[in-house]
Amino acid sequence: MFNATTPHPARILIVDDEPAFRLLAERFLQQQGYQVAGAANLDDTRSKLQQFDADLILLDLALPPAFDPAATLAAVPEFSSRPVIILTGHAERELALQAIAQGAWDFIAKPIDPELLAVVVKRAITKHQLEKEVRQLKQGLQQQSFLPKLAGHSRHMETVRTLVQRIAPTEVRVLVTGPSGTGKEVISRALHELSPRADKAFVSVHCGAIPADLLESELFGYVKGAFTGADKDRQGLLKLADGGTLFLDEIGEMPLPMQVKLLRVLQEGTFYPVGGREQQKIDIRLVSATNANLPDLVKQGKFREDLYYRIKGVTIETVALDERREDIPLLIQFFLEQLSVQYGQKLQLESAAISWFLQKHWPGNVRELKNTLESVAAIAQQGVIRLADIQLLHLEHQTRETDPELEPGADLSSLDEQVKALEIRLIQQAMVQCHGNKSQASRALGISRQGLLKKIERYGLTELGDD
Ligand SMILES: Nc1ncnc2c1ncn2[C@@H]1O[C@H](COP(=O)(O)OP(=O)(O)OP(=O)(O)O)[C@@H](O)[C@H]1O
Repeated sequence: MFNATTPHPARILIVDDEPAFRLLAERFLQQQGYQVAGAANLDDTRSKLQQFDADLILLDLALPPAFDPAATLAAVPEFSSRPVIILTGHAERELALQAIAQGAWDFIAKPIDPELLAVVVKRAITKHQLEKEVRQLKQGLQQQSFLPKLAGHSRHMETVRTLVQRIAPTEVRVLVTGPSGTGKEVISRALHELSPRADKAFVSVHCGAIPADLLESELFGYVKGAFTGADKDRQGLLKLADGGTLFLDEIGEMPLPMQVKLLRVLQEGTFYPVGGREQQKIDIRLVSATNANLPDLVKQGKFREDLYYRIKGVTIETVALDERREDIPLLIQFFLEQLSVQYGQKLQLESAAISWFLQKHWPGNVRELKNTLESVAAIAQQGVIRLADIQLLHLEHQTRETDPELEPGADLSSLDEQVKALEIRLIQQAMVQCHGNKSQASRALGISRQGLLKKIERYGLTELGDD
């Protein structure tokens, strides 16, 4: 039987010890357009399935040598990656129902009504094929939906995307290196999202942000009484990542004693919670990132060489944005689209503002570009970001005559702080003018009410306003 979802006739395996029944059923199903094979017992079924990848199995419960329906029943889950239809004698109705509980698709009582058989088989095969198609489409969609989150069309970004696509489905450990703000975490998430572990956790640990003496209990968890304050057992981040991906960000900052313990986990796949005696087993895929030069740290004795080789697996290197400036227009477009969704209004850059973005150097890389765009978008009016908006942010805080930050190559590292201070002041002014009415203030500022609430929260201005 051909249909839209299969390039070949669907395959059916008939498992029954009676050659005459097999022959009759085989002929009938062949007439219906199926490709059919037969097997006389369970062992025969297993070996047939090696060459004949059936889309459906018709399975009699009483099979030699034991003719024990319970034994056949126990084998149902083994075959149920495709629909299994139980062929049952009258006395085996209970067992057939149990088979369905075990994953069989349906049952048909013998003697078999050919018309009923044709209907049941067709329904089962169609559903199976649709499920298969949905799975494939989902996988394809995941690839399509995650990779665009890595914006950029430079050769460098193309290489990164290709590597991510190739490595993601494997279990290989990955080390992502490169300057701060170049997308190491985005790449690591893409590796997880495109892997078979995507429906499990992605646990991100910033090794430098957790104090050394807490890192062990954070990672491994602890048992009640392990130390003062440990009043109950607590799972660590490793356990949370079980079955999924553990992302160790800034791994170069991991203290040496912790490095030894991590090495053991990677070698043995087991660990002990702090204060615990019971060994825990875990299955994690490790992705690490660093902006440090790990081989240098190894030479300085600050990073263990054996651990370095364990985590290295495949290395993906990111480069500074200034070395792939052709990505800037696409990144601007990408972030503008995100901001337009956030503000519920289409945002645009006037051409002078675009030139400013294109000419500026970005020592803080993609993160700095994104933050700068977010800041100027916040003060733009009528959905257009103008050079004047960018200058406004500057002039407010510039005491110098000329504005060096508007020149290419100038250092803009303090722009964020300046933008923040200006935003706070503008919000405060608007709130005073609008007598604390947030809806009016958001209109006066030209942003959505939701956008204003987020800013008020982010800047800790919650004492402002009353509605
Ligand atoms: N290619 C990219 N496409 C879209 N967004 C990106 C890209 N690269 C970076 N970003 C964005 O820039 C910001 C910084 O990225 P990310 O946190 O991944 O950088 P990082 O290299 O891990 O930085 P750090 O070393 O400081 O942790 C994030 O908001 C991220 O979404």
